[in-house]
Amino acid sequence: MRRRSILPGRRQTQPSPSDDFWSRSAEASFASLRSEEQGLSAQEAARRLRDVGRNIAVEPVRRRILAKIGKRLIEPLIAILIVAALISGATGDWASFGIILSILAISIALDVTQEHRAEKVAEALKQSVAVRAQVKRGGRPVGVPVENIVPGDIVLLRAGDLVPADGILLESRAAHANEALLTGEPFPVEKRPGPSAAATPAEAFNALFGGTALVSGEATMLVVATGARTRFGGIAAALRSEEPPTSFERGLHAFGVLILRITAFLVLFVLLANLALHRPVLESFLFAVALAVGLTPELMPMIMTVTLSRGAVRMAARKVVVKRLAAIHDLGAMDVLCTDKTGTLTEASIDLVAHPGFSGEDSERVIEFAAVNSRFESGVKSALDDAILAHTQEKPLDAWRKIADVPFDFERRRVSVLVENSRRRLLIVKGAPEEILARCSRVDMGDGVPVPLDEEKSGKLQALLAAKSEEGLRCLGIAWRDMPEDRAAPAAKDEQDLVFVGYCVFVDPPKASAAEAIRRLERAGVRIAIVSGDAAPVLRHIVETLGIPAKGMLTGADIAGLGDAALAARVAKVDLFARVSPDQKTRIVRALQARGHTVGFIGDGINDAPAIKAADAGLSVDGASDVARAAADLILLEHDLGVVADGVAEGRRTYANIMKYVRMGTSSNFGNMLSMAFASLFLPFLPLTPIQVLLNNLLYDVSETGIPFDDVDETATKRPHSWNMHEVLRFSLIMGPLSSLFDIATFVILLHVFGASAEVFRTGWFLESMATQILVVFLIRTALPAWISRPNRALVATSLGSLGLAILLALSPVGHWLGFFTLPWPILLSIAALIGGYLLMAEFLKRLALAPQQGRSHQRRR
Ligand SMILES: Nc1ncnc2c1ncn2[C@@H]1O[C@H](COP(=O)(O)OP(=O)(O)OP(=O)(O)O)[C@@H](O)[C@H]1O
Ligand SMILES: [Mg+2]
Repeated sequence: MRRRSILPGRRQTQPSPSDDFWSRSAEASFASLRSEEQGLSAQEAARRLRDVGRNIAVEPVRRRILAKIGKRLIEPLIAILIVAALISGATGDWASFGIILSILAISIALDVTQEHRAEKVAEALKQSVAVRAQVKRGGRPVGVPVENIVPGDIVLLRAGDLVPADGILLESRAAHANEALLTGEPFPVEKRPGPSAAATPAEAFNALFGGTALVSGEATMLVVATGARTRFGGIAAALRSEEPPTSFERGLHAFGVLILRITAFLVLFVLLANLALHRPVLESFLFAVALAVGLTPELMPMIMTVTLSRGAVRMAARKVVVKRLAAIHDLGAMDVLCTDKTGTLTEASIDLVAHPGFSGEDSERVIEFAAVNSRFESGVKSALDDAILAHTQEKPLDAWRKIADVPFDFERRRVSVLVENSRRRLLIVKGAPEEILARCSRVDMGDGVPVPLDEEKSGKLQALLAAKSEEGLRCLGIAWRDMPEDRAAPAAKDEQDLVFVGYCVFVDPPKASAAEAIRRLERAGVRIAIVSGDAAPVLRHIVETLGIPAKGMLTGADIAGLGDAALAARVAKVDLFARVSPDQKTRIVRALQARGHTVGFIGDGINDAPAIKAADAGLSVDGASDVARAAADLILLEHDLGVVADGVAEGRRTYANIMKYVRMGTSSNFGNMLSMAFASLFLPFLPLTPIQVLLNNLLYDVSETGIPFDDVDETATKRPHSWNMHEVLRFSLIMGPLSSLFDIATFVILLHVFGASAEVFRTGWFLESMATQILVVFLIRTALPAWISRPNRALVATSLGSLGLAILLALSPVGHWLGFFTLPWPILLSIAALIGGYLLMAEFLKRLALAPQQGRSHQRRR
């Protein structure tokens, strides 16, 4: 269970979160909230929204931009640099101070605007799949975004909806809520109106809390508190996109920390050494700090956001909307995808094809009882109910009156209605056929007179069921029992000693496109597991029809008998899971994760939500229940596995682009800064002035802004990726020294061949350093020969643009301001030769550095 602290600072028009609002009567609540049965008027709702704020606990992106700039300014390195520059200004060098400040301003602006833009794009996409709620405004139900709900609103909720705020129940039709978020209790609790004397929210049967979910029945709720004033951070808590960091994020972070440590050590060493050599104190200090700025991977968070949001835009174009940016990695890294059946593998156009009674012939009694059940059950009507109702006339149903029902839930897998006609009061039960049969002791042969269900009759009914299921037809069992005239409130325990009447048989044609999509996913290294609440034979039939090579089969009953460790051992060899409950779906996901897999789960029902949440990449579809969509990290705009396959490719592309940054950072950039640090020890002067170091860093950063747009080789997206520190280290240990080697060569040539002065040396070094670190991107962006894999135009533009600017700044008259000097031709040509030599070597060595490692690292992430 997650809790969040309550944010302070909202105007006090709402009760404090500790208020026991459920102890008041509905009238008292209406009065104190100045609302009425008709709901608020649209104007009043708008006014309250302005007063109270949005029904969400987090601030919109817009407000965060200043905070971001502030945060950058107080970063220790930047702060030290500014102070150091100020001191150097105070000692007379105000020009340096101005230039340093400008460079910092430009780089912070670049960073913040890029990140901000990226976040805005990502947020807009997320908004497009935001949850909406039915609210009564001016007496009429209207759909509004949940964040516009205000205290005093009346919200209409159905099974599958997320409770958008805290409130009291005005009406309930067998409403049951899942309050696991609040109580940790996984089973639905009943909700009914009426003041309650409960001491804690968990016991308040008449209250609904934001962030929980209605799992069956219907309810009308008067909103008492919204946004940060709700008990549990409300909707924000349920929709919260933060998740524990993925293995990739943690790996990247660990890598960043490693670089930071090296940097700290290096910078300290350089500073002390320079001081020991009696160099000017202030300049040495500035140089050391500028080096640190150049070395630290401070841009990594921004790069992640920008690349991921770029990925999110591309995915949206391919009908996948990303709610949690980091899930893009998870999708690319996913190596097992668990999928439900209806709608994903089938067309979800369910049709009733038969309604056999005991004889096997269609029976009017069966369809009538089934229809009475479907019509009067208070939960959301499932597609099965729709199919039944589509086959019935209204007339016979009019003879029945509903008294009560025991709504459907996925643990029981059945639903009962208590009804009566002019002659008798019946409990009519409909549900998974095995479960219904198991609860029957008698059978109705068609005349309404029950006879004992002996072994022979039971065997005949089982055989009928098996025959239908093996044809891939879904079945529901229908049964009934007489109830005493005075029984008005049936319960699940009444569902026994039933009279079996017959089956409803449905067809749901397999989706032709699913087979191809599954093959595509399997070619991409993603294993498919089918996890369904439906029966085993139906599942087996569908995989046979689609030609999916699925092995093994575990049913809910099997799983119930397995401990977590045993289940983890079994999931490796099984692709089909039938008749599983929502809780078992989650256990399957966890078992796969325990085996080291990165698991995706796609589903659309309330029963899929916990597993979607537990999966690394939780997928749902537009049009699924709110609860499923809220639990998901990614929403498919089209219910199709082909869309998932596209998403996987995009996820891997995004990962590949982020890895380009990592490689860039570890090859020339890091290498150059390193060589520079050591060079400073052997030179009679600093290899670059602090300003030049900062300028170098800024231009390098600009050159990299094209990477998120870059194209990725097909070979790089073939297999699921996973962060592998060894690969990164190997790359760094090959490419870093190579870059240093050429730096040293530059150093020696400039100093000993040309006997360069400080200014000439710095100009030459600056050019070599800029060109090598920028141009190498064209080599390391691909594992193929650089001339075969074409870079994207955006990357060409940013890279060549910043290199051009570097050359211009160094060699034009402006350069004098920055401490550069015009270079004679022989030096220019030698530098060009060095750059060429470096690139040539890098192209050859990258093959060694990038050689794929065997197998995937099977390390768990949590
Ligand atoms: N409206 C209903 N009335 C009675 N029983 C139902 C109803 N809906 C579902 N069931 C029973 O519950 C079982 C599980 O439901 P369902 O098949 O929707 O599960 P699921 O896991 O979502 O399956 P899928 O993988 O096909 O999406 C069904 O096979 C059926 O036996
Ligand atoms: Mg389903």
